[in-house]
Amino acid sequence: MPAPRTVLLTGAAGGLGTLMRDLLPDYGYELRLLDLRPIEGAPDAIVADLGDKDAVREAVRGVDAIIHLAGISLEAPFEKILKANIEGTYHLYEAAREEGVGRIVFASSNHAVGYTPRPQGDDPLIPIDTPHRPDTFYGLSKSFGEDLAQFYWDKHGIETVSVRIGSCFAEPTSVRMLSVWMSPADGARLFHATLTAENVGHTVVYGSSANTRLWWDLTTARSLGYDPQDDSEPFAEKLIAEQGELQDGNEAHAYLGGQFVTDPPIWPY
Ligand SMILES: NC(=O)c1ccc[n+]([C@@H]2O[C@H](COP(=O)([O-])OP(=O)(O)OC[C@H]3O[C@@H](n4cnc5c(N)ncnc54)[C@H](O)[C@@H]3O)[C@@H](O)[C@H]2O)c1
Ligand SMILES: O=C(O)[C@H]1O[C@@H](O)[C@H](O)[C@@H](O)[C@@H]1O
Repeated sequence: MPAPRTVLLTGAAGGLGTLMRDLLPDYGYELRLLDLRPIEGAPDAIVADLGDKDAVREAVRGVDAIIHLAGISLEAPFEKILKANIEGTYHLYEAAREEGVGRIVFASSNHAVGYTPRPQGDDPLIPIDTPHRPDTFYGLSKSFGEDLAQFYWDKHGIETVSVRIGSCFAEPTSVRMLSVWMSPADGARLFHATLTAENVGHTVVYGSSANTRLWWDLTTARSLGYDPQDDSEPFAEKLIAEQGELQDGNEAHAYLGGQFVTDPPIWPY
């Protein structure tokens, strides 16, 4: 596959989309933007709902690859998740099949495996082939998305890298995030690797920086050429002083998914 140049970025108005709109052009990509919401300063951005099959098909026409970030990114009633994340992702893959787009990067989430107990002490890192253990309907939709990606590879030869993103924000803001944080610069490095690696078929990777307190195995991500440069450790002392260490016996501290297991943040609309 020749290196992609034109990339459709869905969910471009969101937090991660905004970070990647800034960082990915430096890797030489020309981004076509799509979101439900208009984007200030980007009059050419496509304003469309993933539920609109025709609009999605038109949006993918002519691009070399897709980074699929759009959807509900928190917990919500099943019916809403079904429309935005499950049907929406299906529409995107169908559009890619119809328009001959050969590579998709799917923003999966740690919440697809959120009920996995966090490693402690000398426990091994969580492997990439750990079973799906979604912690929410949201996480369930990410498990579905990974299976959809596998199906479109096996059935239709569309390649996907599913990235189980930890927490990609400017800085980690919780003790849990010290283990799962991905700096925006490492996020861009990882997306670049997922777009340019050869013969990925359907590959699942974790998405985080090279954190000292890492919970999962980045070997597969590294095998695609990802070379993370950041570590959350410089933030550790302050966050632990403010919030304390993760506690045994506290359910919200027991699993990879953290608070999503006990008291998930709810999608606002
Ligand atoms: N930010 C993270 O740390 C993180 C971690 C794990 C996974 N993810 C995944 O990465 C993606 C981006 O995350 P984010 O933090 O930027 O979320 P976000 O909520 O800030 O952005 C999501 C964007 O998708 C758009 N959207 C929602 N429903 C849509 C629809 N039906 N049609 C078109 N657009 C729609 C929203 O308008 C929003 O701009 C999400 O899929 C999320 O699940 C993010
Ligand atoms: O686990 C996390 O920290 C993150 O997981 C992602 O899936 C969610 O979209 C994001 O809102 C969370 O902050």
